[in-house]
Amino acid sequence: MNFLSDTTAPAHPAILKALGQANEGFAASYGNDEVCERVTERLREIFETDLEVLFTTSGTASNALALSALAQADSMILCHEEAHIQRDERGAPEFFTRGAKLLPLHGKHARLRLDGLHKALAEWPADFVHSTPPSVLSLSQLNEAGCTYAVNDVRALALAAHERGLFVHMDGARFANALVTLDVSPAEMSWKAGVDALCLGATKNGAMMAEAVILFPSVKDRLGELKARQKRAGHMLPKMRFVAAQFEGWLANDLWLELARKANANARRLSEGLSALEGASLAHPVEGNEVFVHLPEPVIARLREAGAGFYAWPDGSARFVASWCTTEDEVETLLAAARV
Ligand SMILES: Cc1ncc(COP(=O)(O)O)c(C=O)c1O
Ligand SMILES: C[C@@H](O)[C@H](N)C(=O)O
Repeated sequence: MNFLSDTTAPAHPAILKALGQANEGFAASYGNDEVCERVTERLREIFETDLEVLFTTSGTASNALALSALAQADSMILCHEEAHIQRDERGAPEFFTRGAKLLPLHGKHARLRLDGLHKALAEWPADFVHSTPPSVLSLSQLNEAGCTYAVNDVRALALAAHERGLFVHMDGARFANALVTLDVSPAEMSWKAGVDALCLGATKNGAMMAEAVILFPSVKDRLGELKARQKRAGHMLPKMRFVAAQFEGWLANDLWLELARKANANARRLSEGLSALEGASLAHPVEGNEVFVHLPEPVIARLREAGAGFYAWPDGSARFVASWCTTEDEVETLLAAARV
C-alpha cells in the first residue's frame, strides 16, 4: 500500500520498451539526435504551437533552469508559499538564477490569488532602486495541494503578470493530472492562457526520469541562454536520446493521459473512502492524484500498523498519492485497514 508519492512508482513497461527501441546503434549526442527531434515535433503537434524544448531528468532541474532563463539575478519570482520551488528545491531556483529572490504569496488550497498578486506587484515597484523588481510569476498545475487552476484563473493571473512585464512559468510536474481533470487541451491550459515556459513532468506519471522545459513562442528567444545554463549546470546529457525516448513512449497513443486518468480515479476512490470515516475531513479538494486528509489519530495508527505508506503533511493532514500503477485493490485494502 504505497501512497507516499508518485516519485516512488516504477516506470511503465511502454516507457522501458521505448528506451530499448532508442538503443539501436549510434546517435548524435547532447540533444541533437533524431529521437529528440521527433519528440520536439510531437510536442509541437500536441501543444499546437512552434515551441522549443529541452529535456532534463528532474523537476527541480527543470524549474531552476527555466527560471534561470527568465529571471534576472537581481529580480524576484512570485510564487505560492507552498510552491515546490519555494519549499522543496533547497534554493536551486535562487542558485541557478544567480540570486533571484522568491516571494511566497498566500492563497487557500495552494492557489495564488489574483488580489494577492496585484497587492504584491503594487508593493514591489519596478523602478525603485532599493526594491527588487518582480520578473516572473510561477504557478504549479497540478499544484502542491493537489488542486488545479481553472484556465480562466491562469489567464487572469498571467494577464496581471504580463501587464507588469513579468514572464509566466508553470511547474507542470503533474501537468497531465490537471489536464485530464480540467478536460481542456494542453494549449488551452498553457500558452493560450498566457504561460511562457512550462516544465512538463513525465517522471511522476510513468516515466523513469524524464522532464521537459518547454519554451513557447513568447520566450523562444531565451533558448540559447537556456541551453548555455543547461550545459553549465551539467544537465546537457550526452545521450539525451534516452530521455526523449521516454517522452516518445509516454506520449504515444495518449498513454500520458491514460495513466493520469487512472491515477486520478484511484485518488478519488481513496478520498471518498477516507473522507467518509468518522472524524475525517479533506484538507483540499481532490483534483488530481493526491489526497490531503485530516484523519483521527487511531486511524493513522491503524494505517501505519497495516504498513500503509503516506506522508504526514506540515498542515497536520496526511498526504496520499496515487500513481499510474496504483490498483483499486490497494485502495480497498487501505480503506479496509482504516475502517477496522
Ligand atoms: C509540484 C512539484 N514540482 C516539482 C517537483 C520536483 O520534482 P523532482 O523531485 O523530480 O525534482 C515535485 C516533486 O515531486 C513536485 O511535487
Ligand atoms: C518533495 C516532495 O514534495 C515530492 N516533490 C513529492 O511530491 O513527493
